[in-house]
Amino acid sequence: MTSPLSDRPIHRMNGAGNEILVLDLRGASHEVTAAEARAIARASGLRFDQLMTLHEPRAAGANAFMRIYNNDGSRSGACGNGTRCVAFVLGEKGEGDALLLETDAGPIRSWRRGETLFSVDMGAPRLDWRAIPLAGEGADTARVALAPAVIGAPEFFSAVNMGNPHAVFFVEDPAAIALEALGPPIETHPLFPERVNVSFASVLAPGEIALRVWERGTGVTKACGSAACATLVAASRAGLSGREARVRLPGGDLDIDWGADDHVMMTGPVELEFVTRLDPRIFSEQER
Ligand SMILES: N[C@@H](CCC[C@H](N)C(=O)O)C(=O)O
Repeated sequence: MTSPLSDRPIHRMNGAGNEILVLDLRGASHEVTAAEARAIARASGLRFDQLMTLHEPRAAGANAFMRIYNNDGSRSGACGNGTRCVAFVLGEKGEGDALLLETDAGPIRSWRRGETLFSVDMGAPRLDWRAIPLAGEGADTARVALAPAVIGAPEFFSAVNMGNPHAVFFVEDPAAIALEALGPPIETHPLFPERVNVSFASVLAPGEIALRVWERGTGVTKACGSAACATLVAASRAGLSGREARVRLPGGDLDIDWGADDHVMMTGPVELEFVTRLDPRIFSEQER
C-alpha cells in the first residue's frame, strides 16, 4: 500500500546546527506514526534530530499546528530550533514574517529578523516539580539532587520545563563532559517519568554561556534551542547570570532573553540544506 507520505516534499535544514526536517502535511489529514518517523530518520541523507510536521491549524489566525518527532520516533512538546526552521519554510511560502504556530504544549509566535535569522517566543518556563515532571515529590527545582547518583555526573542539577523537560548541570568545562556516557543514564533516570533533555553548561561571563546537550530521544546534538532557554533560566535562578545571554553551542550561537513578562525569547540562525521528496521505498520495510 502506498504511504500518504510518498513523494511529499521535505525540507532538510539546520537551526544553529540542530538537524531538522520540515514536512508540510496541511491538507493531507495524515499523522506521522513513530514507525514512519524512524523510517524517515534511517533514509539516506534524511537523518534528523527533529522532524517537524505541519498540520491544519486549530485556532483562527494560526498558521499551522506543529508536531515534533525525535530521532527515535518519540514526540516532544517543544523545539526552538525546529520552530525557527518552520518559520523559514512558511515565510518562503509567502505566509509572512510574523507567524502563530500551535504545538501540543501551546501556541508559539515567531518573527523573521533577517534573511536567515528568526526569533521564537518560547513562552514562560514552568518550574514546579510537577510540571517538569520530576518523580521527587516537592523538590526545589533550582537545586535537585541526582539520586541515585550517576557515576561521573555532578551531584545537583536545575530542572526547567520549556514545553519539554530539561535537567541543567553547571560544570567547569562542558567540552570535557563524556556526553555519550552520561546522557543515557540521566535521560532515563528514575527521577524523570517522561525522560529528560540533559544539558552541561558553564557561565563563561555574565551574558555568555557555553552549552552541550544530550537530547531526549535523539542523543548528542550540535544545538538545542529549548535547552539554551532552560539553561539561561537555570543560570539566572542560580545567580550565575542575568536574564539575557548568548548561549554558545557546538553548532552555533543562540541569543536568549528571559523577559519581564516571564517569556523566554530565542533568536538564532537557520540554514536550508536542500528540498527533496520522500521516496516511497523508505516506508516499504518499516517496522509495524
Ligand atoms: N532540539 C530541540 C528540542 C528537541 C526536543 C527534545 N529532544 C525533547 O524530546 O524534548 C530544540 O531546539 O528545542
